[in-house]
Amino acid sequence: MAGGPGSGKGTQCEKIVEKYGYTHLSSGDLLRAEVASGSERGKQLQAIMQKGELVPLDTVLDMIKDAMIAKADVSKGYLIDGYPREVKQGEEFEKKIGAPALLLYIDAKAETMVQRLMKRGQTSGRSDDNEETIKKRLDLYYKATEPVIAYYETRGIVRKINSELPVDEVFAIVVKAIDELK
Ligand SMILES: Nc1nc2c(ncn2[C@@H]2O[C@H](COP(=O)(O)OP(=O)(O)OP(=O)(O)O)[C@@H](O)[C@H]2O)c(=O)[nH]1
Ligand SMILES: Nc1ccn([C@@H]2O[C@H](COP(=O)(O)OP(=O)(O)O)[C@@H](O)[C@H]2O)c(=O)n1
Ligand SMILES: [Mg+2]
Repeated sequence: MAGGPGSGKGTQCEKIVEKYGYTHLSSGDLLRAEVASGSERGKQLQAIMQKGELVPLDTVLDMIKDAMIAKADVSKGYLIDGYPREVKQGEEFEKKIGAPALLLYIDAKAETMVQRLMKRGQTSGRSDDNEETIKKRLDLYYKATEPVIAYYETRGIVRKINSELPVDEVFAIVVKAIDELK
């Protein structure tokens, strides 16, 4: 699943897991868990995330791969949230793990994303939910992540979902896209 910061990826992923039982792996959450552990590596990651930049590709990919392996026996399928963030991340994923079956592209206007993140920032405790970092995350999203969508579009696996609608209406479109796969 791809989409800008605050577009609603986490919200939709939670609903997908509830309905389909897939294993949800959020690259952002995995990174935040490492930060919370207080490790030396976590401290380095925190500094990068605070600036709204991307952490080194291998770090994220190794974390995703380890988390996938840990669930391999029981998983009904994987739902990967917030990855790939740049074309190179997608290419490396395919080399080390495999090709995705579907890319859900959660799409909202920049203005909507900023509003949602500022609101979430009042309670999230996320150090990157502040005006300055949000702006950097958005800039990087348009520069690095949007090309990822074009890359997968050439393979016909992208489903673009308008997330300006209420959560349940967005989810109804998501369900259609997933069920078409089956
Ligand atoms: N109105 C409306 N609000 C939404 C929708 N989806 C998410 N939100 C709100 O927008 C905020 C951001 O949603 P998240 O699901 O955390 O977004 P995300 O894409 O995971 O964001 P990052 O973790 O920053 O990548 C939350 O506070 C949600 O309550 C939606 O479909 N409609
Ligand atoms: N694949 C990824 C995912 C997250 N990240 C980092 O983790 C931060 C939070 O990611 P996230 O997916 O939770 O949130 P958004 O930036 O999408 O709002 C990003 O701003 C990046 O600094 C990364 O570098 N590479
Ligand atoms: Mg999220």
